[in-house]
Amino acid sequence: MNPAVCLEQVFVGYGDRPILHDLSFEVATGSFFIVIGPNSSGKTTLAKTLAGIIRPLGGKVEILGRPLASYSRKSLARQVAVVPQYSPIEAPFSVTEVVLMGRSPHLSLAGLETNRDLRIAAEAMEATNVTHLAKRRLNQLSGGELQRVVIARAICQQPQIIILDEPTASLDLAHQVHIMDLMEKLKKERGFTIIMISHDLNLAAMYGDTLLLLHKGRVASQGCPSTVLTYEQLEQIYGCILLVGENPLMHRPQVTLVPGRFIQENLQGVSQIKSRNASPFPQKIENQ
Ligand SMILES: Nc1ncnc2c1ncn2[C@@H]1O[C@H](COP(=O)(O)OP(=O)(O)OP(=O)(O)O)[C@@H](O)[C@H]1O
Repeated sequence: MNPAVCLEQVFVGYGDRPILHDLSFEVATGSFFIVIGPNSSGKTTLAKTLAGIIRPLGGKVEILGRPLASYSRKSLARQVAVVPQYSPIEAPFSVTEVVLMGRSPHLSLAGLETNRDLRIAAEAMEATNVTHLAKRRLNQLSGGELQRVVIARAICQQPQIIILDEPTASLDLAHQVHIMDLMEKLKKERGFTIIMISHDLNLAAMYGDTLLLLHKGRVASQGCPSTVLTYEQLEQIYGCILLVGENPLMHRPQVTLVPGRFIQENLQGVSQIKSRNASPFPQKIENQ
């Protein structure tokens, strides 16, 4: 089976300023692939490249075994749906109208929605818990509601690949786990490939099959959560002290921030953290 996404020696920039350097990696079809990395490391630039919004300066990008450049805008939209980091809220459309826009790559030239399109939109709204907002205008929604509507539109598009740029950033805890579970379900039941950008290393650890750690526009590490989320690697790249233990619910890493106050007041505590971190993963961290 072709990988969902394949990059070979890809360079991307704005104007002549390169941002992504020599990226080569594959995203397995049907996997949950999560891109992490500090601010400005190039995560959104990568998402825009995969979505066909930015053209690479060099290298090869393939989507489902075909060069990205060979797709028309409409044919790419049948395969790839994008949930951007920021969505315009001034649009005068209702929630239902916005979700139905997800059907546009599938409509005939006449552009008329069928009962099937309406049913798919209703299911997507149900799945993202926005049915009760159906008649509201976008500018009458909270940040979290808007985010769920944009996710509903992506699901309504029925793509092979969904790219989400920090989809949980404005969601409360219940909606975070709901959206992550929904993506996992779409992966398992419909074979979707999920590519997600996230700053939440613990969500990435719990849901990601593969993580890609970007640093200054280059791949710093790639692999399963326990390969990528080591304290040595994370401290070096993020530039702060971290406690990396084991999630008590599952055999995956759990990253805890260490407040500056703790470091200042308790230098011995820092060396304790270091010795705990240095233990081979996975090892249970005992409460004090
Ligand atoms: N349209 C643009 N024109 C010029 N430079 C840009 C543009 N968009 C982003 N950049 C620059 O590209 C670099 C990478 O930005 P990008 O948004 O891809 O990073 P990111 O990893 O998604 O960051 P964050 O975690 O802060 O959202 C940054 O230095 C940013 O200033």
